[in-house]
Amino acid sequence: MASSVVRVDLDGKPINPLTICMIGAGGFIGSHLCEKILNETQHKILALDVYNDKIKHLLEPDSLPWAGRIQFHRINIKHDSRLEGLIKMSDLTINLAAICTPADYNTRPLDTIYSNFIDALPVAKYCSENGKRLIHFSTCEVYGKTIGSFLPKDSPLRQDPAYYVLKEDASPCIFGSIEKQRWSYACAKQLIERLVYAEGAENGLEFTIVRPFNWIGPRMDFIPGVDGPSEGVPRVLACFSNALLRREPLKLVDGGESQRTFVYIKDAIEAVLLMIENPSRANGHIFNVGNPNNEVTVRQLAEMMTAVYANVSGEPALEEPTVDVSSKEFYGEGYDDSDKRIPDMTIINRQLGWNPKTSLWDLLDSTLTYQHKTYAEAIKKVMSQPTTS
Ligand SMILES: NC(=O)c1ccc[n+]([C@@H]2O[C@H](COP(=O)([O-])OP(=O)(O)OC[C@H]3O[C@@H](n4cnc5c(N)ncnc54)[C@H](O)[C@@H]3O)[C@@H](O)[C@H]2O)c1
Ligand SMILES: O=c1ccn([C@@H]2O[C@H](COP(=O)(O)OP(=O)(O)O[C@H]3OC[C@@H](O)[C@H](O)[C@H]3O)[C@@H](O)[C@H]2O)c(=O)[nH]1
Repeated sequence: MASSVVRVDLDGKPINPLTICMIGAGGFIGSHLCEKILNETQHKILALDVYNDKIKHLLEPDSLPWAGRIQFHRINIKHDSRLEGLIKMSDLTINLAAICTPADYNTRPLDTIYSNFIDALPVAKYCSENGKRLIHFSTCEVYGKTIGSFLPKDSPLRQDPAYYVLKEDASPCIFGSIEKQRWSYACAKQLIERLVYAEGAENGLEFTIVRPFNWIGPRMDFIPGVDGPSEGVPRVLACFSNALLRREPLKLVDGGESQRTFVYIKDAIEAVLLMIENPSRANGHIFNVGNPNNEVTVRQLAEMMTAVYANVSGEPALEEPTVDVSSKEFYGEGYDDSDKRIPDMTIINRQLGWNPKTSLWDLLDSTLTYQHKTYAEAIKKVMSQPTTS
């Protein structure tokens, strides 16, 4: 529960309670951020989203300790005249709203570009015109591919961090050709970053840009056929969780060779709270937020999740726990991939003193325990129903 002790920032100054307009508050990151703010601070949240299932437990009943500090507004920011008023009422706007599942980037590129660029434009504009601070959520995908991926496979330079570590103020953004529509998302996010940055440079907008590197944990995405469409393709954590719950092999796209670093959502949210409460250290910066120590190939992730889930569920793993699929079969035409994603942590360390804590094994253990508790029974029910054809 929020303590009555006065909170101080990293420079020892008292933090005044803020009103925060959080757009996309009903999503995975938003739900964890709302929980953290309500539990540990006195800030108020105007929570905007088209859905509120993931924050229902925070909204009802009125007797909750934070009653009155969170207000849900069911708003689609594409077309709702209330948006500007809500931004004006707040000290800070945090924009999380986006289409951000890779299965959509090449199959719904227009929706992806509109959601990540066009719909985010008025938010930046209203903040700038009304002198309000903005924390905008971008992505590690703006880096695209590493420079090293263009070197010959046996080049020793591939081992040199200069060719793969991703630095906010130095690394280039390297995307595939236009036919590779996978990059529609990364490109739209890059352009809105540039616009927010330019609003800062030309009109004095106080902004912070966050580049999350594969944040994972409970409430991420949906389990197809249980709390999302049966044909839907969520991000890898939910795809693999779904297969484990159904005792089906985990699908490895193009051999599962791509590498990712995964950070526990609860570690990452600590970084966001530091940005919220330390504007003088966070304004004008772009921050990588990830865990460089948790790097695996997607194949290794599948193996680790299989081992962790066997512990959690008490059921032995399948004899053949994975199966290879081509990206064309899995995502369709126009898919492409980031080869490797290691965040450089210099800037976030220097400005906010933040470091991730949780190992990949530990974060998978708590996340898969949650998945098992939340979905195992529901999956059994769904699987016992006769299929209609
Ligand atoms: N989770 C990650 O690892 C990750 C990585 C990189 C970037 N990001 C970025 O962080 C942000 C949040 O990601 P998330 O993982 O919580 O995704 P999410 O899909 O769980 O949350 C996004 C929320 O935005 C809402 N939303 C979308 N369009 C809207 C609109 N027009 N009006 C109102 N609400 C709308 C959705 O309903 C959803 O609840 C996104 O901008 C995403 O690009 C996330
Ligand atoms: O079932 C699956 C799902 C995914 N994958 C692979 O697993 C890797 C990770 O896939 P994810 O779905 O988590 O998405 P990505 O890491 O590629 O992109 C994500 O990165 C950061 C955010 O901006 C977005 O949330 C999303 O674009 C990819 O290489 C993908 O091809 C599988 O091999 N099998």
